[in-house]
Amino acid sequence: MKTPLVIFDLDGTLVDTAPDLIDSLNHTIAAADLQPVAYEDITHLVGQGVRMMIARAFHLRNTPLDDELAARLFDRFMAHYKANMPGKSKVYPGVIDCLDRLACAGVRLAVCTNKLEELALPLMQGLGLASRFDVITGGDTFAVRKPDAGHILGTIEKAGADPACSIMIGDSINDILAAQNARIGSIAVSFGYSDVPVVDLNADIVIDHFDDLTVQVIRKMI
Ligand SMILES: O=C(O)COP(=O)(O)O
Ligand SMILES: [Mg+2]
Repeated sequence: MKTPLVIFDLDGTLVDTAPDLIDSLNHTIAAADLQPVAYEDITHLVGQGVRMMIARAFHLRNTPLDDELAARLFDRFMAHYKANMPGKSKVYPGVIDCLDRLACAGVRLAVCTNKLEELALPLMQGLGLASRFDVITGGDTFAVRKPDAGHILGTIEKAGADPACSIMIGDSINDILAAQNARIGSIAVSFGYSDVPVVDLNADIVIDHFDDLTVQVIRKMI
């Protein structure tokens, strides 16, 4: 059997990025005179990258958004978010111990996020996480992104791993669907930004804390 590969989602799974995403989004949409969104709105907004988050905020405020404005607001978001990283974003409790534990047991680690590479990489570097992963792929690394199987399968291929020995762990329907589409095992975390109750994601298992992600759990799943 090849070495197991555990593939982590980023926003809402490894890192609680919501406060910074909301701050940058509100800075962005203020330029179009939209009312700020609230922290509770994050589950409806995040998941498909920056462009979609801005579009969803306009939808939430029943305001049309043309391509030219969308492009300008994208640049505005990127500049604000990049200038403030890692900001208030925090690694979730138990993540570092979990990564140490898995790495010590020879499990390989990857990140598969819909966040753009140019945001995901500096964020992870800023939090001291980047060097812990063999592979980090973003929403623009391949022609497709989660929930398309190609994003996960591309991540596995880059890591030189085997889908049969790989598991995806994430907080949203994108992650679990992508895992199912790629026919690999899935774990849902209950503390992220899911739009629906986490049990409804139909992951193989649900965890409430990274302390529950043990080597035994991984080995049992593959
Ligand atoms: O930034 C997003 O929209 C989603 O990011 P994630 O895939 O790491 O949850
Ligand atoms: Mg997520």
